[in-house]
Amino acid sequence: MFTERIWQRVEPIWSSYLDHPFVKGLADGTLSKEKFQHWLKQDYVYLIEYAKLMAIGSAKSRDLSTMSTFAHLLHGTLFMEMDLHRKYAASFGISSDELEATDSAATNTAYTSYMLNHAQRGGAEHVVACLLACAWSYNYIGKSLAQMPGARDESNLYHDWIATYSGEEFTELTNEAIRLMDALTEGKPEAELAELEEMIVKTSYYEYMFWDMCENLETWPIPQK
Ligand SMILES: Cc1ncc(CN)c(N)n1
Repeated sequence: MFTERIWQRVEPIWSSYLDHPFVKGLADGTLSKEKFQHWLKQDYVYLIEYAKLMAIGSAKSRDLSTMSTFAHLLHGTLFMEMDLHRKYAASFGISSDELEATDSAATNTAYTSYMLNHAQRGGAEHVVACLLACAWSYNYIGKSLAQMPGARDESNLYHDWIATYSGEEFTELTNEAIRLMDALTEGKPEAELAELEEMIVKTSYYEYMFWDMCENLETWPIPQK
């Protein structure tokens, strides 16, 4: 299975996320609200671009079952995952209009542009390769954090974040993406598999950069007046 090979390749990268100060701060609840709000706003506009991948995937699908999987993933992003963001934002007094109006930071823009570019260059398997690290690595982080003492504690402000990304609904969406990746790569020649693997590795590096961007409150290098 292609995703078994991918797991061997990305696990060392994804396990480094667990040592990242931002992720550690989510786990024990010590992450500052300012940093979390930066993630919340940047991630909201990230997810709007990410959701477009699934619309592209639907259009590139060769059968109704594949099309339906992309549509289900799209629905899950817009109405389940982004609801988490809207709820946290409301608790901080931030409206969904304000979230949507966020100016995408440099790393965020580079990451979503990379995904949208590569997704449009190939077939539906390119689209899944671009979105796989996003879904799967968050599920991996959520499940890893959920096992840590204090992470599931109601007093941890980030309890709902951990519960969402480790939860059944998000796990099922992730598994759908994994199954789709395996189905679409069955029988593909090595050269094509290597190209897809490269996209999954690059998006995994972008994931690390996204955590860094939030930890360092980065936007663009020249401060705006
Ligand atoms: C940057 C990023 N990567 C992944 C996910 C999980 N869909 C997310 N919300 N944001």
